[in-house]
Amino acid sequence: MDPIQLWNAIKEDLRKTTSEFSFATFIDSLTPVAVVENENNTVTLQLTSNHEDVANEWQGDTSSYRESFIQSAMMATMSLNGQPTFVLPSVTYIEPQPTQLNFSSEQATTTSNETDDASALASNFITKATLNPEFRFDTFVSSDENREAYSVAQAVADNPGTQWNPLLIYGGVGLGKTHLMQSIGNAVLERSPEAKVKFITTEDFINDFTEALRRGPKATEAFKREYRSTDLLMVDDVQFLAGKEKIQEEFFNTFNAITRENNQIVLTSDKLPKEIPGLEMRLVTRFGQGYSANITKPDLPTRVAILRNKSEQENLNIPNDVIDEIAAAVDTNVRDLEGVFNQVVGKMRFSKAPITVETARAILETMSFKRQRAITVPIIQDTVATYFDVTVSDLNGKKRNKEIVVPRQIAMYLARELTQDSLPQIGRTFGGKDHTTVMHSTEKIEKQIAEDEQLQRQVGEIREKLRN
Ligand SMILES: Nc1ncnc2c1ncn2[C@@H]1O[C@H](COP(=O)(O)OP(=O)(O)OP(=O)(O)O)[C@@H](O)[C@H]1O
Repeated sequence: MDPIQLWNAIKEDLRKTTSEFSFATFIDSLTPVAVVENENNTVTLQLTSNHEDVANEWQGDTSSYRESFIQSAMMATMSLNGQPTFVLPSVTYIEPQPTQLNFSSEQATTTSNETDDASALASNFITKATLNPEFRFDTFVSSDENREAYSVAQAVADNPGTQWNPLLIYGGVGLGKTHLMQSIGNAVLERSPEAKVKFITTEDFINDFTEALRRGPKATEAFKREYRSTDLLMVDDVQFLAGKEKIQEEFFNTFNAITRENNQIVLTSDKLPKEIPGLEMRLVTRFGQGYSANITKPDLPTRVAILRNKSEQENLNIPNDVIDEIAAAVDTNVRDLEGVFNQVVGKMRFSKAPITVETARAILETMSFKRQRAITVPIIQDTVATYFDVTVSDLNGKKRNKEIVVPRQIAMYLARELTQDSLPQIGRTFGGKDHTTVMHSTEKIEKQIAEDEQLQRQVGEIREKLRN
């Protein structure tokens, strides 16, 4: 039985029976891994999700009632007596939140030593997220897009609390910021197992502090001791501090206490602190006082290298053409790349069939990834020439009449916008023109587009044609 087909049918039923919100949040982001036929005439549908939050939700205590929806839909659509199970996706690494113990102040006052008392209190409610052992420097593929961040992270791991403090790693979602940050933690712990290393998300920090305040002064004191006494504090996604004044104040104090002792702080964020609206200036300056390293989207060769590396590490024999197909289609971020890869591996494992480019394509389509056609200067020239009913030789030639000059300038403008080619490279492709001609044409169209609606529409239509 094809898991994709089965899941699509079930989804159609669930779309009618669940609210739009629940469908979008909990159902639509799931992907089928396999259908296992059991001995007792039941089937198990294995599902997974690349979204960490959704995955955590499905692993949590409240998931069973949602699972029963899927079970009913399996019965209704396919007359299948089935059991959905959730396959842990490889992106879910953070340990579930610790069980909240019932703390009472009477209990705490029975401990004599104040520090022990504070530690005992802290352990009752403070998040103990552990490091993912797979997030190490040797499992991280270093490339142009992350080399600076990789090198400075290694320097911090070698000499924490010295020069680069805090280290801030920033960039878009799923690009490896957490991986790199935790690599520092794992490296420090490997060298000094007794070091007090703490990794948390900003949300953990907020929750812990709010809970400490709710529990009263002793818990608040325990919170401060716990956080401020770390040798290495790693906080993920500090952009979520935005707009939370009281939390920012506590964070500021925690930050100062740790750096004053020459202990190390590592932060990640989706953007530079000065670009985070609602982040107080004193934090903006503190966060920027060490080193800020950017990670950007991986290009095609890096994506291929990441998948090859993963395939090797997991001893999988994924053919190169399959890897190339996935890498070419998934250009959003590494998390998505891994999501498709895991799906392919799941398919290979559960269907016990060798994986081919065709299977990979089918999976990519189900997951809404389409191989992007690379836009090159010749493709742009061809599209522009057809649009204006002129020839590519006209564009590359020397004719100065308006009917040719405008399409030529538009083609140069789009070549600048849609390709990585330099001005001289573009000039060469246009029949050996000088780079200043390309620059002049680009600037001219840029200026005119703002005033001329017809030109704006024409450029828009050509851009559309190129992207489809
Ligand atoms: N260069 C890389 N080499 C190997 N694996 C990578 C690389 N970059 C990212 N990954 C993998 O991609 C996944 C997503 O990375 P990570 O969680 O570190 O992203 P992030 O930037 O912290 O995302 P977010 O902003 O959503 O928290 C992880 O499984 C990570 O191991």
